[in-house]
Amino acid sequence: MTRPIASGKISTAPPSVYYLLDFITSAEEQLLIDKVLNAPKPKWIHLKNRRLQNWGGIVSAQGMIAEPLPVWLTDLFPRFHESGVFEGLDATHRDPNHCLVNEYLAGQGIMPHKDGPAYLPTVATVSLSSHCVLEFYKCLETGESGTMTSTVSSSCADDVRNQEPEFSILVQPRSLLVLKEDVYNKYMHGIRELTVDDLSKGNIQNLEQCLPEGYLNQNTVLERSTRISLTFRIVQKTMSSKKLLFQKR
Ligand SMILES: O=C(O)CCC(=O)C(=O)O
Ligand SMILES: [Fe+2]
Repeated sequence: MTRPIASGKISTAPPSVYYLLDFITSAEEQLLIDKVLNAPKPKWIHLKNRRLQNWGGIVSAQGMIAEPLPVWLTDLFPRFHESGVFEGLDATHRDPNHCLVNEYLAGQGIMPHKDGPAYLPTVATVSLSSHCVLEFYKCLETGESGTMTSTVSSSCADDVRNQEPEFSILVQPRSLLVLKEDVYNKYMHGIRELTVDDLSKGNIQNLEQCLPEGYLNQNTVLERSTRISLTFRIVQKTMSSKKLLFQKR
């Protein structure tokens, strides 16, 4: 069944946020978790409040030395095509060329940040194992303000850290969250370091989309467990390793 991302629009959130429930099956989820957890040990980068894996290459200001994504990740591409996730961005890029895997233990999160100009302004995140609440803050920065993932622009992050988010999205396991255009460019997003989420807080906009059976409501408090997220993006500037060798000479 084709589900265009437009069917995942959230009526009370900015128009460039899309949320699709059950984008993958439980069996697919388990396979992806196994692949992430069985990746070679050196693939993990340990940060203070999460660990991550880069697939497709390491993104830097000079560009990314592109490596092909593994099949267990590209297997999701037909589904991205069906839903039109990366459509209309740039004729030369039809598919994502980078996937960042983040693993958060309960109580871990990510500081408010923008993903920045290294990527085309569409980010698609598949979530595994646990839910989280992604919070959005309008950022007053002007100009070319984006920062790259995990190198948070501290002035802006400091500004927003103590503010209430403008809106939040409950992100459930097996869902797809897509951020485009204005939400990509003008808002920061982050995940608070909490072990439980009280759904009455934080101005969550997609509870109706999450809860077709209505078993969760605003009084619900959800306990977090370990969450793995797969964040797919298109890095604009790429280089082959041959070109890099040539530059170094
Ligand atoms: O884990 C997530 O859903 C968000 C990750 C994120 O914002 C990032 O890696 O840039
Ligand atoms: Fe991000």
